[in-house]
Amino acid sequence: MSSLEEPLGFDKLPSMSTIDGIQRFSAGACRPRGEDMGMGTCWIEGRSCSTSNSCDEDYEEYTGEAFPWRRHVRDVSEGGAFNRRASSLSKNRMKCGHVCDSRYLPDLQYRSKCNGRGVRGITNKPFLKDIPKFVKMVEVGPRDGLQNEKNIVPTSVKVELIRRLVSSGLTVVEATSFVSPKWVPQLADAKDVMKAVHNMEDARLPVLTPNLKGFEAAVAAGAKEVAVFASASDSFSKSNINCSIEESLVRYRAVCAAAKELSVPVRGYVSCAVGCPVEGAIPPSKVAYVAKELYNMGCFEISLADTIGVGTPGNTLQSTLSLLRNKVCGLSGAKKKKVCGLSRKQSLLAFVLRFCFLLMGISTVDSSVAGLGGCPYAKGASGNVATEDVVYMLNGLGVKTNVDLAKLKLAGDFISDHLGRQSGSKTAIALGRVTADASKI
Ligand SMILES: CC(C)(COP(=O)([O-])OP(=O)([O-])OC[C@H]1O[C@@H](n2cnc3c(N)ncnc32)[C@H](O)[C@@H]1OP(=O)([O-])[O-])[C@@H](O)C(=O)NCCC(=O)NCCSC(=O)C[C@@](C)(O)CC(=O)[O-]
Repeated sequence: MSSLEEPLGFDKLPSMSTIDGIQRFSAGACRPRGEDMGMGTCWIEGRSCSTSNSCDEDYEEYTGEAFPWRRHVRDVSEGGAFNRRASSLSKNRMKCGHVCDSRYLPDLQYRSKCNGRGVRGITNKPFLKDIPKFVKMVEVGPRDGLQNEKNIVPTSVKVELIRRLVSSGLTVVEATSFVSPKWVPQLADAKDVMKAVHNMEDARLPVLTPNLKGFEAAVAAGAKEVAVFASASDSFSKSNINCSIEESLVRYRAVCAAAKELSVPVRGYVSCAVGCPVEGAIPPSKVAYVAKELYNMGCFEISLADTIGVGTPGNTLQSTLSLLRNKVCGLSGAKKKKVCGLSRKQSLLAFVLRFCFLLMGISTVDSSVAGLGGCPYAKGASGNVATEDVVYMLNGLGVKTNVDLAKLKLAGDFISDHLGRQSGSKTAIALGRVTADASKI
């Protein structure tokens, strides 16, 4: 049995109560209108929720949200038990007091004045009362979803996909990558894609940048947010970006420094956060090390990527808890790629994982429309959890995403039709067979 196959029971996990100094992270990029927009001092004022499945929250009721460059911990006095516990442990408590733009709400445990329309009251049950009331979805379809496609997708199709995803209510849509076209030919049109979408309102459109060259090209093309992607496995780092983990961190420090100069927020990925196709199981301490480095260099949010889809609730929680134990404050987990396509078992496991994250209060989820995806440099990375499936699950729990499932499904159908294959979303397939209004199921 390989190290990846060894079962890890919950008994082996450290209990939350034994973890000292948990600081609930507040990784969002809320900036104030009219204030200094330099890194570290700015907040964004919000807008009211206006998507078609809009809720009636009064955004003025949201409690604080930290800006990446100033690690304030929001005042969570109105939050659930987890928040209260975290709040008592946190060092830099500060009330935000600003109205936050929902596009910048990554991990929001907020006091909502939802009228409960469409919410089944499920989250009031004792077991579930601490799960977030709102989850920020990070859509990676146009980038991660398409990067592995062999046939070049026309720029106009990519742009239309992004437009449809944004109009479904998704407020963070990873648009493309400014990487070497020799390494990822599918995204060689990054500049053209960005030029077409960079002024799209209502959404943040981050792009991947592996080095300063990519960062400069991204900014020149109009990108307002970027992401750097390190790995917890040296082998994967070498095959993906042709350098060791340490070398990649040097590059990313340079990217973060340049981004700071221009007030461009940087998101950080940790690939192989559970396992690597070459190295097998990755020690959680290594994941925490890389995450902390990314956080310390200025990444406002850390996404733990289970690149090849070997996460179980046990090993994934162990990695996550290791971050908390190591006081990595920015943590946005929950990306789960499936190892072997779309089998029901894998789908179920992905949901269990997401559910565990929710229970920990983690409320940013990466996913890919129609389940598109795969990394050209990770053998076995054969797809992502479909955004439609995650939204459907969250709807069922009464957790808001502000995403219109029907419009999202149409976006998934659009790209699946173009690629000439069935959607990888079980929900989309099932909803395609019912005649009822999908958003009301
Ligand atoms: C990092 C490099 C560039 C190093 O690639 P390299 O070959 O080591 O780079 P180099 O510095 O030796 O330069 C070689 C050539 O690339 C050019 N170059 C150098 N940088 C750039 C750039 N930014 N944009 C465009 N061109 C670039 C550079 O100018 C030069 O051009 P030449 O002189 O030969 O004509 C390469 O390995 C690369 O592009 N890798 C990207 C691989 C990739 O995109 N993988 C998929 C995304 S990661 C992922 O999916 C995982 C994630 C994020 O989803 C999380 C998860 O699920 O795990």
